Amino acid sequence: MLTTELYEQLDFVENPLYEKVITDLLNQQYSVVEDFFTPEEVVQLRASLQDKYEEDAFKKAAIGNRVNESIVKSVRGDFILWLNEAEANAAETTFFNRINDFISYMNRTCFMGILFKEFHYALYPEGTFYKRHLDTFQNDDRRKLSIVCYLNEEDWKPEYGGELVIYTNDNRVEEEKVFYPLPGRVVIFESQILEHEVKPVKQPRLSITGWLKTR
Ligand SMILES: O=C(O)CCC(=O)C(=O)O
Ligand SMILES: [Fe+2]
Repeated sequence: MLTTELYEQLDFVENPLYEKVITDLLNQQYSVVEDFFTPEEVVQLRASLQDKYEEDAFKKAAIGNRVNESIVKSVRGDFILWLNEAEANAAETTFFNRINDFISYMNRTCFMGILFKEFHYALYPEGTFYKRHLDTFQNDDRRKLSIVCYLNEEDWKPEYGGELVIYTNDNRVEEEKVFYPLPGRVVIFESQILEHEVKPVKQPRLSITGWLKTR
């Protein structure tokens, strides 16, 4: 087959984890991966987030982009800090290496046309949440895939709350898919299609959230 020969010429190596993501995205518009980052990588990224939070670098998250900077506490209560790849520390470099590998795989196999990316740390203090929303409401229709990477401790319990709820639509029947923010878990979904929310948390909730963008 022609495509097989082309892949061989390009030294293409099939990645089972990324293939699962592609299959899931095609079938259900989202994918949940438990081992996108190793436990050691999660520990390093959590430490990096916590260092920067203690340095007070985080800002209250705003709804919308620079055109619309209103802070609406009734919609979301998290604190965020954008990652800068050019100034990445060791943990963040490992993070971006994995993400860049994933992007080039998606572009090669699915012709996704991902050209840009943006990622921020997020910390939800006790009592905060993020109401149901679509990520492309934020004046950014270039967002194609949303990626959420959880950095909590191993022992996150259901009573801590903070579930991600994804609202799917099968033959006009809405369903709620519920995912706890367990360490190493990564949730990837179609930014333009799936509404979702973060339920109120009873413990600080740590993550990196980002978007892969076209054009
Ligand atoms: O942290 C999550 O589970 C989702 C966060 C989210 O929806 C967002 O930042 O847009
Ligand atoms: Fe979102």
